[in-house]
Amino acid sequence: MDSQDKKPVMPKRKSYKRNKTFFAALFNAFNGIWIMISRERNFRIHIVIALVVLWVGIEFHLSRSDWLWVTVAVSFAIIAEILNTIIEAVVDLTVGDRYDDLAKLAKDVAAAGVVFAVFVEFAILAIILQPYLWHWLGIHNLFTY
Ligand SMILES: Nc1ncnc2c1ncn2[C@@H]1O[C@H](COP(=O)(O)OP(=O)(O)OP(=O)(O)O)[C@@H](O)[C@H]1O
Repeated sequence: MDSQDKKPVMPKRKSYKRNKTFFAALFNAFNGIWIMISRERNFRIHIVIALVVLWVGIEFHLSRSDWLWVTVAVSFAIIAEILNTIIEAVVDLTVGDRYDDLAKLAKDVAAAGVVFAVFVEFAILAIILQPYLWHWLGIHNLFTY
């Protein structure tokens, strides 16, 4: 047996280069968005909700300040989903397949954050959109603009 045979067989590891330019960092950030779209079903649901809200907002001719609230509401849920994915990845990186109470806590609390964010999103959307909805339906609304 020569010395070559004694070397442990290591799996070939991928390497990465640090971002050297602003555009390299931006490219990787867009790659992050693509990862969310291609891998995370729940993220795609948030994007569909955002597109529906965009369409409804255009149809209802929302005022500028209402667009602001709608944008905050939708972004809030999307950012919560991104943070949830980051936490899941970090937990999996740390514990792998092993059961761990803290891993469960981190993942469940991160998921609770998303549920809370979606609740806030829908509450804001309901508050902002309801007068437009009554107007669109031709119903005299109980609330004012
Ligand atoms: N290492 C672990 N130890 C203990 N419990 C875990 C562990 N990993 C996951 N869990 C539990 O299993 C659930 C599902 O975990 P999983 O990693 O599949 O999340 P997920 O379903 O991908 O989340 P999401 O639907 O937000 O993408 C978690 O919410 C958590 O309660």
